[in-house]
Amino acid sequence: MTLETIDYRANDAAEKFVTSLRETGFGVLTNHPINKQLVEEIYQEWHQFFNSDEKRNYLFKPETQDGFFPAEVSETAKGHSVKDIKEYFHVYPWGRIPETLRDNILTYYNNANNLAAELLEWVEQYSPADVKQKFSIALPKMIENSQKTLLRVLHYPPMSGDEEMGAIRAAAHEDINLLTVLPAANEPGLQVQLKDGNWIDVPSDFGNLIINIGDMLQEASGGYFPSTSHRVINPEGLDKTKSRISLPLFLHPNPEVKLSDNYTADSYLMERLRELGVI
Ligand SMILES: O=C(O)CCC(=O)C(=O)O
Ligand SMILES: [Fe+2]
Repeated sequence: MTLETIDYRANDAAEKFVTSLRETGFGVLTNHPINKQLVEEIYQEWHQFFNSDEKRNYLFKPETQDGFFPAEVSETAKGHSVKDIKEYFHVYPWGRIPETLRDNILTYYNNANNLAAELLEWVEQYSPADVKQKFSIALPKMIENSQKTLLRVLHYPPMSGDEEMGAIRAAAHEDINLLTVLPAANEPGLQVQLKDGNWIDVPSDFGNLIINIGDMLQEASGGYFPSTSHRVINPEGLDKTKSRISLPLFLHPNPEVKLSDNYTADSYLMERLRELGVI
């Protein structure tokens, strides 16, 4: 089984996309409106930023969670004991952003958010009636003007050979948020776990846009849309010497949005962050 790549401009794109999300937790789009040139520039300029000491001036603030997260404090996925081999920067429009990187990254943030609202409309449109009626408000409305939506610029450094035993670039995990929008990275490695337990590569040709379901949409849909495990495996051979940059946009509803009988977006997020030990 492979993940099918869906042409965003095809007549049946919305239906195919939502079927793919329902079956695998992932949908991969080509021919979409996100500008490749912009993504390419962002990869290049942030690669330089991660290779400079300037990043240390932006050390993340624990209270607000914006800024640079060095490899030493990087995440340990839920249920794992070894840290991921990565460093990253959390971009929020209200947060600190290096001045020279600001315009491009905020343009991307806005464009990706606009597309995400449309994709959430697709999800809603092709949800069965009993699922649709679980949504407390329309899905695109949940993320409208949300201050919580987070753009993470990730840098997976070249492999040094001194990595901790068993460490990989990103250990298997599920995303916490509603939906994640991710342009294919500049290097391969992203895999998703299918229902049968097998891991397959997510088609990561440069220019593909990868969308995956997070736990919040799983919760809000009563499990109809699955938040599936994914990971980033380590490179082999010559690729070991290369950095990998990726750019997931984690769509977070406004805090007061009711996800289910049990949770608002805020109470859900707090519970998960507490579990992760980051708050
Ligand atoms: O780097 C990638 O391709 C995926 C990253 C990811 O899954 C995450 O940060 O949640
Ligand atoms: Fe993820």
